[in-house]
Amino acid sequence: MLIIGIAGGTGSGKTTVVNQIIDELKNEEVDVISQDSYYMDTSHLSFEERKKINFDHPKSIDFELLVAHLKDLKAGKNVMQPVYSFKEHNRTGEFIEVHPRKVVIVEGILILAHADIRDMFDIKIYVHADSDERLIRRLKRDIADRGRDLEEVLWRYQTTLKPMHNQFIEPTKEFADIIIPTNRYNTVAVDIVQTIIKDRLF
Ligand SMILES: Nc1ncnc2c1ncn2[C@@H]1O[C@H](COP(=O)(O)OP(=O)(O)O)[C@@H](O)[C@H]1O
Ligand SMILES: Nc1ccn([C@@H]2O[C@H](COP(=O)(O)O)[C@@H](O)[C@H]2O)c(=O)n1
Repeated sequence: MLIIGIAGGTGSGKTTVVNQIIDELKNEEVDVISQDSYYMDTSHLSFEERKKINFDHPKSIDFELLVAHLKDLKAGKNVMQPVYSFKEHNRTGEFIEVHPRKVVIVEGILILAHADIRDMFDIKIYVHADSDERLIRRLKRDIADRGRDLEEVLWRYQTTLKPMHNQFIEPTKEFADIIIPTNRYNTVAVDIVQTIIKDRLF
């Protein structure tokens, strides 16, 4: 099994890069695991309390469960991945069964910030876009897809997202084997990663 970690700030284009990379792989060859599925269960809090959570701090992620799931997949076992709702700021109570595959891609803002997870990756990638570009993308996406408005996105950006990015996310660039610039669509970098995967696998 080849495990690839793809980190980078919110809106940098991690999900887009993952989709481009797996485009030429067959479904049965690849698992994509998003760190977003491992936000802590916050069912004990009211919706108003959940809205105030700092979702860009490493403490908001259930890394213990993510490590356990990666170890299980590596050992050939299926795992039950929680489903997360950005609209509810909580897990939905549903699960998706994930089966071990030849390639496992783990993507998320903080996945290179956790030493145990970092050590499990065969290839570490950091996706980089400038902060103004990321904010514009985040605004558009969160309003269109995640039930947010302009005020919410800007409030979160100023209070938690930007300081946490500078403290916990951007510094993990130094752990990356490959840095992909994504201010524009970067097909050359995606081709290179696809070639590395095919080289290692087939
Ligand atoms: N290179 C790019 N150029 C322009 N827009 C992009 C690019 N990469 C991603 N986007 C757009 O930006 C938004 C956020 O991208 P996404 O891949 O979801 O980022 P992330 O997973 O890092 O938060 C999406 O609407 C996506 O279509
Ligand atoms: N309830 C939540 C949980 C997380 N976020 C934000 O999601 C971002 C990470 O996801 P990406 O797909 O953009 O990498 C992170 O910056 C959190 O602020 C949220 O808004 N609400």
